[in-house]
Amino acid sequence: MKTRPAEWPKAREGRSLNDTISIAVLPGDGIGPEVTGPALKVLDRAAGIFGFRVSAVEHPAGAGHYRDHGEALPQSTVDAVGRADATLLAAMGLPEVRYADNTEIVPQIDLREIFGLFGGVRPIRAWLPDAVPLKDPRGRDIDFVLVRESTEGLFVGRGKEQADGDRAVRDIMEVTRTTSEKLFRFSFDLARTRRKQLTLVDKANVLGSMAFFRRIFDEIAAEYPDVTTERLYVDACAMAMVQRPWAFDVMVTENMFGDILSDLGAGLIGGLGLAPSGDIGGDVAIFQPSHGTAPDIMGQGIANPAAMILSAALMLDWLGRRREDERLQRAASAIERAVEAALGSGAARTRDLGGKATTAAAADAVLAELKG
Ligand SMILES: NC(=O)c1ccc[n+]([C@@H]2O[C@H](COP(=O)([O-])OP(=O)(O)OC[C@H]3O[C@@H](n4cnc5c(N)ncnc54)[C@H](O)[C@@H]3O)[C@@H](O)[C@H]2O)c1
Ligand SMILES: CC(C)[C@H](C(=O)O)[C@@H](O)C(=O)O
Repeated sequence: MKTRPAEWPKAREGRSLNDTISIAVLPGDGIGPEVTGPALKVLDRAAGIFGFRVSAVEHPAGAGHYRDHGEALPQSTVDAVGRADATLLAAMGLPEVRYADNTEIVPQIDLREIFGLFGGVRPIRAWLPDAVPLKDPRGRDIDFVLVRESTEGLFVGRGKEQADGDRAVRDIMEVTRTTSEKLFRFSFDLARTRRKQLTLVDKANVLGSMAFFRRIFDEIAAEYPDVTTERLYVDACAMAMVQRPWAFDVMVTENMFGDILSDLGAGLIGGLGLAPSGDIGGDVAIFQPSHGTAPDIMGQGIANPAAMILSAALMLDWLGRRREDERLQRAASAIERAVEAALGSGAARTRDLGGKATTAAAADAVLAELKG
């Protein structure tokens, strides 16, 4: 049985092979830049060990850039993301920087929409078993991947709200056949590389868009008779995630449900500091921790860099599969093992995990464990 946090279905088309991977780096706001440095150091070291090179170029975007320059996502950054082999993004947004309608600056959502990054892959795995808050010992075996549709659903109405004067505001929910078919095939393919179980999470008992979502899921399920399927309503799923999280393999859901449930998942394994993610489209993918800019701890040097480092590992794994380059996949596995070992020894336990390690010390501990 595969125990890796995520296995990507093989790309149908890959970019050209060479020894250098070009990545666009978007450090963003708050603790974003604080966890970016460690992740780049680990990437660089892994590249040295496994015989490839990383060319990383930083680009601006985020709430700070909006506050200082009047734009959240410069076109030059969008172009760089489009050109790069992959993008590593830390976190964006600052609660005090807002648009006139009081919403926040969220260029990460713009990027998902611009590049059609429909597959939000959020692996939830007990990297540090002691950090699992459940008393049931099976919590130590938690290892599932939540696939969050990331371009439509309840987020589609962003900026298109219908206001009825000052009495009400209506948001829109949209589920399209094209995106849902891609999303489900992606999720079934992912399940096939793991334990062959896929859970659909929806609200098909109440919302027409969700009933449509389920109908498309059922159609695609017929193409994958070897994958066991389960259908859960989102409320029941929230309970099941606490009662039997070890039983999940891959789950797939709508954008907003995935946003919420992936944080629940992170809570199950010790917090957002241990939760990496990848937003996958056709040819473009952006990897970023599931956490935000953590304004409550920014500037103190105590942020947990593990989620960002593990996101870099997911990026290498994705690139390795696309390019059919085992060096990148081996580097990804080595980074994951190093994070696990550094957490296990206590040397990478930052404050969120009950330890005392600083961001720099945690990163050094991971580097010390990184081996070929
Ligand atoms: N993907 C993203 O860029 C992203 C995700 C979530 C939130 N945000 C933005 O971040 C800002 C803060 O949002 P929030 O407070 O709801 O969520 P958050 O994830 O920033 O923080 C939630 C809690 O988790 C802790 N935490 C998060 N990451 C951590 C890490 N690496 N190490 C240690 N502790 C960590 C924080 O200290 C905080 O207590 C907002 O502007 C929000 O819009 C951005
Ligand atoms: C900050 C916000 C825009 C973002 C999202 O909703 O995607 C975050 O919650 C996440 O989970 O990545």
